[in-house]
Amino acid sequence: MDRMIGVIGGSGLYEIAGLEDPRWQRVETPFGPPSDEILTGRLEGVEMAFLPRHGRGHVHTPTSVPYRANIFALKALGVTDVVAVSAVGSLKEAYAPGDFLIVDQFIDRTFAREKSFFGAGLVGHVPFAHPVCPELSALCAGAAMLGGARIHHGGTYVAMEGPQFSTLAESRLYRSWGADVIGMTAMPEAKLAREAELCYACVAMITDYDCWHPDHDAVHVAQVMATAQANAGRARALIAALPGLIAAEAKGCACGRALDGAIMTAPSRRDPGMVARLSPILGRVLKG
Ligand SMILES: CSC[C@H]1O[C@H](OP(=O)(O)O)[C@H](O)[C@@H]1O
Ligand SMILES: Nc1ncnc2[nH]cnc12
Repeated sequence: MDRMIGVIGGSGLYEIAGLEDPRWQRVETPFGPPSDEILTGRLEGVEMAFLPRHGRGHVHTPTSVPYRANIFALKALGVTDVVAVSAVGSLKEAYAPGDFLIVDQFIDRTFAREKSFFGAGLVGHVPFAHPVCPELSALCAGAAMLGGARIHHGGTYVAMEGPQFSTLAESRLYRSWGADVIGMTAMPEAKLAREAELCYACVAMITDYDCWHPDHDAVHVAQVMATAQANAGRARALIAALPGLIAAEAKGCACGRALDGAIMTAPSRRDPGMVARLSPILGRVLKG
């Protein structure tokens, strides 16, 4: 199966260069437009799609990002593998600003977002114990190393609603839970990617020590953006290294079968409108 890499760029990463046949494409979805047009093209013979999560010029808050439209649009374009790049605060001394962390778990503290493609009329439950694709995450770690980043393998990302940063009490609470990094956007993105049977990996670019660290000032946007911009070159190098690594890999993960047995609603009771709307992403299991 041919793979297509979709990169979701976070704060500080609003475009990528070097694609062959680059084209910003407008994509419509049943959930409205994605955060922005999507840049498509090829890199070393591998089809690529790039979507700036907050839109070019950073117009979406973490709450207003149209997560369902974004994942729907990437799937509709043929994306098989989503690499999400996110700026995060560190909750551990050892994870310093400038480091990259390949996330493997999440704690979802968001509360004001649509988190599922399912709903009344079409109910489904996908497995999410292991929320990222282990193979794509390993490829990202390899690509990050080639890109010259200092990386950490595996860690828990707390997703907060924002847009305000955490209080000191919250930051301490998340540390007491053993969480590693904090951000505002990986949820519900990773949940929706799983429902759409996409491989998903989260590359967290550490930009600050949030507000718990006694020797560092509390996080501020200027600090996040300065570190994100200083790291953008490494993020771009990671993206550039992905096609070469992915082309050599056969897929062995279960992400593409996440919907097997997941749909609860009897065929006769399914809302035909929802079935029609969702068939571009759920079609594999809705047929027949
Ligand atoms: C610019 S500071 C807070 C902002 O940065 C992160 O965005 P992203 O995950 O898209 O890189 C964080 O989640 C907040 O949205
Ligand atoms: N400290 C922090 N908290 C939440 N989101 C962030 N993104 C970057 N740094 C962050």
